[in-house]
Amino acid sequence: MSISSPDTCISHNNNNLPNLSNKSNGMRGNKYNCNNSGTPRTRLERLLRERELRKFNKSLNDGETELLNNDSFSPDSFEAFSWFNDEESLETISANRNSTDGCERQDSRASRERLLVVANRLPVSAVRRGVDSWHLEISVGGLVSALLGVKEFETRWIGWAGVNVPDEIGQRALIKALAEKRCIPVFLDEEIVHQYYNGYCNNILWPLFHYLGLPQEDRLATTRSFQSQFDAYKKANQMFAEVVKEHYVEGDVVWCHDYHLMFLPKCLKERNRKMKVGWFLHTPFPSSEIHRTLPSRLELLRSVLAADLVGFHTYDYARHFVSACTRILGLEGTPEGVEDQGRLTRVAAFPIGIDSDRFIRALELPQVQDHMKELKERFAGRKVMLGVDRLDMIKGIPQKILAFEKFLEENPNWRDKVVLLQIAVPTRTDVPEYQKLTSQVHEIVGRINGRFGTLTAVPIHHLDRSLDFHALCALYAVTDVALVTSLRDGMNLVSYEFVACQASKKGVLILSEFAGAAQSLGAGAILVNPWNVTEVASSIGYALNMPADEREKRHHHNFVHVTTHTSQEWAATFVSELNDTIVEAQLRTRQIPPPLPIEVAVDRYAKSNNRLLILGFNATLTEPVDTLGRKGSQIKEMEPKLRPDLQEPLRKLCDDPKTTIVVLSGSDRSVLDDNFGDYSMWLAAENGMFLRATKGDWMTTMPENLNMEWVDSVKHVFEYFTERTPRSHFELRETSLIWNYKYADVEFGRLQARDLLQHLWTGPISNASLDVVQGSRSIEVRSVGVTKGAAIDRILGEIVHNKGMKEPIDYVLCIGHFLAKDEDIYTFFEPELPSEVPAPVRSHVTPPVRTSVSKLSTSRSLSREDRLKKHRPMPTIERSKSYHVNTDVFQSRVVDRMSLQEGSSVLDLQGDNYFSCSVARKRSNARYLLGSSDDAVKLLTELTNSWINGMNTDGSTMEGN
Ligand SMILES: O=P(O)(O)OC[C@H]1O[C@H](O[C@H]2O[C@H](CO)[C@@H](O)[C@H](O)[C@H]2O)[C@H](O)[C@@H](O)[C@@H]1O
Ligand SMILES: O=c1ccn([C@@H]2O[C@H](COP(=O)(O)OP(=O)(O)O)[C@@H](O)[C@H]2O)c(=O)[nH]1
Repeated sequence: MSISSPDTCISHNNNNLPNLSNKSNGMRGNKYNCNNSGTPRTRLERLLRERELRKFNKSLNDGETELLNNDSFSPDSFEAFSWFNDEESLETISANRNSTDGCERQDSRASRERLLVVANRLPVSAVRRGVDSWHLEISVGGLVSALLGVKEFETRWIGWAGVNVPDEIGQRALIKALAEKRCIPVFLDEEIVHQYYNGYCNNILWPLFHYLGLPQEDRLATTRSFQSQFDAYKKANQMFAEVVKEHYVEGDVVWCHDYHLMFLPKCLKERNRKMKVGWFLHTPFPSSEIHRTLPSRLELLRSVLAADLVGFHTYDYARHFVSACTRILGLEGTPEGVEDQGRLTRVAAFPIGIDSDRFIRALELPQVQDHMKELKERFAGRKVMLGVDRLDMIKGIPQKILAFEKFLEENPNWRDKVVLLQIAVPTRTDVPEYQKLTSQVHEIVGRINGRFGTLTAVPIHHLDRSLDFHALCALYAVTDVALVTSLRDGMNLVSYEFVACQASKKGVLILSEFAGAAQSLGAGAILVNPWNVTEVASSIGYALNMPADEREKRHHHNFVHVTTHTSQEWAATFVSELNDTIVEAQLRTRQIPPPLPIEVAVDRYAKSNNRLLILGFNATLTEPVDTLGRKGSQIKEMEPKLRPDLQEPLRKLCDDPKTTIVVLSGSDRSVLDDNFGDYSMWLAAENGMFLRATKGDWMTTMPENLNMEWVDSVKHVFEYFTERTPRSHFELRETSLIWNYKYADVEFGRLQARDLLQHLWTGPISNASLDVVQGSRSIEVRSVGVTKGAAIDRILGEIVHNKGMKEPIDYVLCIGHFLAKDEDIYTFFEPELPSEVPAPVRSHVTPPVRTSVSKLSTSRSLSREDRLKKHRPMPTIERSKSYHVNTDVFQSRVVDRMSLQEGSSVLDLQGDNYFSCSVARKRSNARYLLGSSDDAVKLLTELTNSWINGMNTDGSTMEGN
């Protein structure tokens, strides 16, 4: 048994690898990751090599970067930002270089790759101090902290400065102030911010992506309707795209961030297809069942898919995204990502990290040491528990406090020995849900402090404010137990920062299993379900009482992770994979046939005298099928039907005496009869095993000894899988069986198909002489050797004889959405090249040049003996209709098909008069591609028009063929 897969192997052209920096030259072909030739061939080889080069360059650059960081330090402009103190400056994340965006200075890092980071929020928020004067404050949030750690690239940051600037003077002054920090503002007015940021982003997407569901649509308030908010969202994304366009320099990597900018990849690619675009989501991506509740679910997914690379914090989120694309968009999910018409969007997990060195170094600073001393004195004799969160419902702050209350309730001996410090940074304060949360938390804290507090001490210190970097580091360092109880959290960097600051104390981390960080710090932390208040309360007890050696082991595990999986590594890996994705895409594109030059095909058609059109049926002459199967209950109605808009052109074309049309399909005879019975053409059913001129009877060419004993066993297997796979069905044809799961749940269908194949491969029929042909959503079993390419030989012989052809066929157009196995029909008409001549390289610019075919090679046709086989009765699998079958005629005519009566050749495809064309299958051996059956309609209509116009001018008559 042979199994053929629809996938085509991709060959790699090593000349197209990205240029590596000079430093890399000495490292080609090293022992770690290259093949013998020293040039990486596979994606993994390339990525491993890139990683090695990064490490190598980093070691060379480290000394230099230190110097540059100090050199670029500009404390004056950031005196108010504790995060940008003597060693922390935005300058350190971006190189200085003259460029189009007004960022001046040049240094030795100018050759670094330019990275445009596009995020809703800039790392600084602007506060207006006068008509043309601005004060910049560092923005709070994990996205900003992580990206501030990215130093490897020459970075520009494009985003919203968190403020409405309606006047030009203010805008100009802000642009200037931000340019010093390598930041470029996007100006959003109040109304847009309200609808886009407060509305669509934070009231709809944010809760939905964190499994909190969609809010009720308020019909009375237009500002709270999905549609108006989504419109504003799209508009805001367009505005970001405009700014990117303005600052983009060819070769830049554009990295879009987060749920605010899901529409951006599409906007960017529409403006410039060549732009390298990555998109990273900082929140969870929910199960497809959650995403499908979103009214704009399709548009958002499609827009994100326009990116070259899509990244998530965890494999789970990536899996959910791929699953949403397969289930909601009906696209193909592969281990690499999501495939749509041969174009791949790579999807992968890139867990973010922090700049751990920055925290470790900060602990040595005198001001941090002072802070730590103060805190230790303040809380002497008490264990310190810490929570640091934006005041957001996803952070589970009420749940955390209630668990702490339960702990105090159950452990009276701890009441005066432990304190919970909760830093709750105000965030998104214009959104009503956040306002409600603030009051709720205040109320709970007040109640608990009232219950367990004394005149001198309270158990909970709750701060509605942010801390500066040094205060935060000091707090992390003196903490005994950190408590992270997010109900859902993309990653949660607070947990990483805590670990980085605990080298000496080795405190315990209690971490929600619903934070992305649980996947990386799970082994060292105590994982909890934040909804289970009892579990969290007992974990607090366990953590406070944990023996030193266990704390040490747990801490060590986490510390190693946090210090190796840094934000620098995260960004470098993402950008490196993005670059590689582009290389991979170029290699793929080279495999895709160029679009059919319809004008040329029509022109050649008009100029030839004896034309042959071979047309596939399904997905070529039929309407595209709704692959999602939402109309699955009407499967019967979805049996293939000729497109209504093709009926007229096809009928006219059939009347052209110089044209022979053959519909060659896998479908059975009844389907072709129903659709084409009253056209004047040839029908070849079941991949050419049956043939009929519509004026005559069906003939068969099935070999006499065709073994069909396997049919019952395969039918039995197909029945079994059909019963167990809702909305799948199978078709019993006379020479093959097809199990089709295109209307079934995609993932389940694929799993079932895998099982089915496994069974066919290894089960009782594994030794039968069968071909198992995999379609994208089907499995077909046929006798060995049954293909369209094998059949065309006999079909052609019969037609030539039947029509008494005197002139050779001088034009062939063969179009279809054929399975890989049947693509041998395309090669059938190709001239045979001398073996020493390399295969022609596919080009997108010039149509392929072909030699004229003077004679069909016998090597591609059946042997004389085969063709002379005696006729035999039709095998019966199951006959729903009885046909008159004249096998004798079909078989014997094949003999003469090699030459015309006068002895000249059947085919004379002078010049490029052969057009093989795949419809909507980009991985194809055809010479050309038509995007969809719509294009097939266009082509056939133009051929018809060309004939009718030609006929009118030369006055020829219309005769049937
Ligand atoms: O910009 P804001 O609306 O004030 O919100 C702050 C940020 O919150 C979210 O952060 C997420 O990113 C972190 C880093 O990847 C991750 O650890 C955390 O779990 C996420 O919640 C949001 O995604 C950012 O865009 C905001 O800037
Ligand atoms: O007073 C504070 C409290 C927190 N953070 C920072 O805010 C970020 C929070 O990131 P996380 O990933 O934990 O959650 P997010 O707020 O992004 O959802 C961390 O880097 C904190 O250091 C801060 O800058 N000041």
